[in-house]
Amino acid sequence: MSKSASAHTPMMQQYLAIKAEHPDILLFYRMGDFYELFYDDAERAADLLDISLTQRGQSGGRPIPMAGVPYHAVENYLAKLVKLGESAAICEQVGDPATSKGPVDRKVVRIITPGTLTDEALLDSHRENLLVAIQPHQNQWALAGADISSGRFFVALVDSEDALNNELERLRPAELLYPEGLQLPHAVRQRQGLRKRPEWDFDPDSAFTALTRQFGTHDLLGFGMDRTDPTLGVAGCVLQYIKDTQRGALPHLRSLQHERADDAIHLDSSTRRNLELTENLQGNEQHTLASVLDRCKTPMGSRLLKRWLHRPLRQQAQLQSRLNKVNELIDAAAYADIQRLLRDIGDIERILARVALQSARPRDLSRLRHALACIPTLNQCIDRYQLSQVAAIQEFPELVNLLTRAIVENPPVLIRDGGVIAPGYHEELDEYRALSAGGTDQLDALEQRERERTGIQNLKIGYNKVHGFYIELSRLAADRVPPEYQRRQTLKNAERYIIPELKTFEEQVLHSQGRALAIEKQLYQELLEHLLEPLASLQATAQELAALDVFCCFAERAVSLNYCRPEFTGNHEFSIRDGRHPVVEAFAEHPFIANSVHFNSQRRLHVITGPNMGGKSTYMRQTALIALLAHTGSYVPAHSATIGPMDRIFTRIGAADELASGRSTFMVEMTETSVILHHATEQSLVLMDEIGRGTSTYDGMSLAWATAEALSERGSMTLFATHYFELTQLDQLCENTVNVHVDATEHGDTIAFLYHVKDGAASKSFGIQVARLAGLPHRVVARAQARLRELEQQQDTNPGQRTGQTQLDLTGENSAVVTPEDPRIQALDALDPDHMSPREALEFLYTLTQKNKA
Ligand SMILES: Nc1ncnc2c1ncn2[C@@H]1O[C@H](COP(=O)(O)OP(=O)(O)OP(=O)(O)O)[C@@H](O)[C@H]1O
Repeated sequence: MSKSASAHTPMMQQYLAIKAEHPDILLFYRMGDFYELFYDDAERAADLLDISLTQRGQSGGRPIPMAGVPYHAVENYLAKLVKLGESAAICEQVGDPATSKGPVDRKVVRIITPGTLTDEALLDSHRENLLVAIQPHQNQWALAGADISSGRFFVALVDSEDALNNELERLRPAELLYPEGLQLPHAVRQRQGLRKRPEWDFDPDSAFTALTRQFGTHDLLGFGMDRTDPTLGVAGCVLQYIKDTQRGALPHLRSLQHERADDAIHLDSSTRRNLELTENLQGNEQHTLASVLDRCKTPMGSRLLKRWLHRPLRQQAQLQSRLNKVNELIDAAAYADIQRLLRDIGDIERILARVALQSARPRDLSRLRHALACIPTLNQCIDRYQLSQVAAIQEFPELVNLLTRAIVENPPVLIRDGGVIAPGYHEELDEYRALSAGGTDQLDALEQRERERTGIQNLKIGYNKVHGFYIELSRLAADRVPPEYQRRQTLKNAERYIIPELKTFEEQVLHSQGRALAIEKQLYQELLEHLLEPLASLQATAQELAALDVFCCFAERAVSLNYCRPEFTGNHEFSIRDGRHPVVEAFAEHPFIANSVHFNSQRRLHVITGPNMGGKSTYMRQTALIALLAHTGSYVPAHSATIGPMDRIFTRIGAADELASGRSTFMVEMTETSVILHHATEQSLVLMDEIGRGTSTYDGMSLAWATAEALSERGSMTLFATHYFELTQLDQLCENTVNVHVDATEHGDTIAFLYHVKDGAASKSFGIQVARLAGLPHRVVARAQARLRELEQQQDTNPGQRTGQTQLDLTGENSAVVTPEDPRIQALDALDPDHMSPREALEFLYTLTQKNKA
């Protein structure tokens, strides 16, 4: 768009001037019943929204690419754009077309960006919508986040790029701001909603001034920040961005929370993904922990629950306090009644944010009224059950009274056409309404009078926008028309007239309607402003209600799903008796087999063996999920659970290639293992599922061995599932290591899984049986079985010679090498190459011989 402005039509000049203020985002320019986009914006919008790209005449000597959407459907298109991480500026006609010379005055009235949404239609009610800013600080990263749809505003400082990624994975920001000169780390660059901001938006001094002004404080010490706090710049940037997009005061952002990493159990991003807390590995919400747990009755409760799941707390006192509440709600059997009442509360957290931004709609106010009106009944309920852990909720009788008097029972969606303010609330409004409504009686009387006067029975009074009120007569009656009737319009069978009295009447009605609407709008605005006063206590009440919702949900789930209250202890132990996997249990077709786990000083590393599909992963995941649930304040799926201090949960489970980052499965696995070995402490829970699979058997086994040994030395609470049977020797060498196995039995040629975890190593691997279940071609299964027998025999008849090759003695000096002459390699020729690569087949056979030998 490098044309000189003067070469354009006046309208395009106006467009280009407005566009210049919003170069990076799509500009929706209102023209009649459409929002139009031009030039590059048109091309992008056509792509993103799947709308047709057309042209609009010429300007500056060139055709103008154009794409548009009807104004009444714009919200749907905006929703689609924000989902794609795009932003848009909405430019409306603000001038009066009747008095404008040249194009009507237009102005950007709203800027919509993914991270600053408040509009109900654009938000997912069950998810937080976060705007986050990041900036490196020495070796660390400063991070600030805000959800303007609730007023949450927080900062954090994290230690490394990995920790930053973990935080971003937890927060899932809808929009991510960063300084324009910054080269973003690779993983961050892959995220949606990235937006560069000028360096000066991160200036700590300006940030300090802006933040103290926002909070109305002298300094920021109350929020745990001094003038040198490294998170000042990011917090300032977030605040500035919100101001730029909202273009108004932000009274609901009234404090800043410093989220300290050590307050929460550390979950890295792969653990968060693997445990499928709120999203499963396929990227949707089915079969997740949240899907089993979330029975909240309000969207704000649901959002809080998910936040707790993603940030399990370490402080046992805080957890006990949450558990006490859940406990009491269960013991008093109070939760069901409270949940019934909570259902009526709705999402007042987001309504209050819209009140703060003065964009609340009439129905927001009627819903707020309804919610507040429910609180006394809720308190009576809390009282009736004599709950001591659950405090009464603040009541707002004056507000309920005011809103009841002010707003009609079922207000329309918008204030635009009036009908929102209740009768009896404002005298003058009532008078004007009576005048315009009284007009109808007057009109009927006039019609009747004229009929009688003229003797024309089909005379009637009508109204249209162009001519206003008129008297309509059939053409047949034309000869009886009185002389003072002035003709206005001729139709096929009728004539329309006006008379001075009708004109006066019209003015009076229109005037009263106009006045009534103006008064209504003003009263509505005053009401919104009035609500700002108690905003802080209303917000606090919304938070209490959200938390109460979560506690009731925990109580209901505990009772319905037979969960138990976890015990916390200061000792280094972690014991679960008869634990279950909350999600597998909820969705399995057969009964779930409960299993126990005990970590104490003698049992730190558990080497888990047993057949594929036998339940190893389930056992490990359930251990992590029970630990995590306990640290949110929930009951847990077990007969009992005792939990000592825990700092981190690590999982190295399964792996997908990260082709985008150029890392193979094996590389991902090793990177994750390396992170674990660097950070795991004796308070960490570590789950390792079959590491070392992606390389040669010997490499893999050696790596698995060394990793297990290191974790045992570290004393981390480790569950280590492996198919390398050699690792079952570890219990002889490391005193805190034990073997456990998942049980299975043979049934002829096939296998029955028992899912019981028992002490000791598995006796058999059942690899061939599982392969048969998986539908491996019959010929290959038979061949594998034969080959297995041969290998076993060879080993039995000539143990000395073969030891060096087939048995890997990881404890001693004999390391094994597989040569091309190895008989097993030749045996592979007989295998079906379509179904197994030679390497896979080799490993398959090798694993079988090892396990069956044992
Ligand atoms: N304790 C249990 N009770 C009932 N069913 C279970 C239990 N544990 C596992 N299962 C069922 O068995 C299936 C396989 O379990 P899981 O994935 O844990 O096996 P695995 O031993 O890790 O297998 P692989 O080694 O092939 O990864 C689960 O999807 C579940 O349906």
